[in-house]
Amino acid sequence: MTDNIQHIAVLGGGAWGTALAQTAARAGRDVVLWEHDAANAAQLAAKRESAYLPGVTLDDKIKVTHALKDTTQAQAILLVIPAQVLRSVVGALAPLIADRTPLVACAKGIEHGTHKFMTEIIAECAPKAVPAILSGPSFAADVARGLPTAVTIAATDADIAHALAHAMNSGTFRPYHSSDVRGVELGGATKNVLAIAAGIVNGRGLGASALAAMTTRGFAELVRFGRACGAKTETMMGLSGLGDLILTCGTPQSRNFSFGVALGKGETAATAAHGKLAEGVFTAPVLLEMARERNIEMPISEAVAAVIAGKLSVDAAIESLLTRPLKAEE
Ligand SMILES: NC(=O)C1=CN([C@@H]2O[C@H](COP(=O)(O)OP(=O)(O)OC[C@H]3O[C@@H](n4cnc5c(N)ncnc54)[C@H](OP(=O)(O)O)[C@@H]3O)[C@@H](O)[C@H]2O)C=CC1
Ligand SMILES: O=C(CO)COP(=O)(O)O
Repeated sequence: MTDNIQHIAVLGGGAWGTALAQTAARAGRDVVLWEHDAANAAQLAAKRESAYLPGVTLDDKIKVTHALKDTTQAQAILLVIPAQVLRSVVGALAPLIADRTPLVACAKGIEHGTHKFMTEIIAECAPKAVPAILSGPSFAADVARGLPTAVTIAATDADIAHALAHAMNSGTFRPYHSSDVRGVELGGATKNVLAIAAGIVNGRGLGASALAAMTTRGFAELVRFGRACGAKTETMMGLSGLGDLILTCGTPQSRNFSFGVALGKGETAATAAHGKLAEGVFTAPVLLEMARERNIEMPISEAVAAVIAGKLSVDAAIESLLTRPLKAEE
């Protein structure tokens, strides 16, 4: 079934869902795009434009729907909704899909309370499906406009990862394939927290040298955490780890970076997202809990979580990082 994936469903009519639907259509696939909110689905169908991605007109071939049952015949289903709602959507989808349907998580996060990664939630809620993950340095606006982008698609079954990469390849959108599922999903989730830290450095006006130090030491945290969770080092050095970290630690186009900039300029966590989804805000406390459970030092992520929780001011967080005991670089 997965040798030739022609029919793709995308769940989520936000910025990334719209961009991935456009990409799949550009790759020549039959695409159905599901949006859970009835009014937003109706507006998406009528205007052919997502409120989250203004200026991008949906390809005529994309069918927009509000009915989950319209998506269940697809040969692969992309889950492009916030990490914290993935469980509810997969739970509703599970009884409706054929066995062995690839369910591809495109969210970057870790679930609160359970500490589960996206593919673990899929495996739990849809045990007959094949969990997969798509992640890497890719802003929705760039991808939707057909600017060159490379991502990684991972599934435990290498043939399925390969088939998914082939199905989504549109010339300008180049998916690499991998079987290191944990490495790919962990990189995407963790970098969001580090992008907030980078934004704080920028917003506080600490300079380019400090930004480079923060990004590099952030990467060291990502690798430490990844190794403890079974991720391969080469995956973390790849698109979904280092690649995405470089992208989102360097530009206000990233919502996580922008959130950090606003914190650095003195806004509180309650307003700094400016109504946009910054997944790192949700991931930071979970990451901290998981690091503590595993006895891993993640001082930057810890500082971000403390600032978001209102337990530490930005200046106190920076001071706490600078005054840590000197140690060997590792
Ligand atoms: N934007 C980007 O450049 C990239 C984003 N990602 C990741 O993709 C994920 C989605 O991000 P993005 O599309 O940008 O976010 P947006 O905020 O643009 O869109 C989120 C979408 O999820 C929908 N949604 C919200 N709650 C629910 C729910 N309970 N059930 C079903 N659908 C729901 C929203 O619907 P509505 O608003 O109508 O309620 C909306 O369609 C995130 O994890 C993000 O990290 C990954 C790579 C790039
Ligand atoms: O993950 C992304 C790009 O790879 C999008 O980043 P933001 O969610 O920070 O906008």
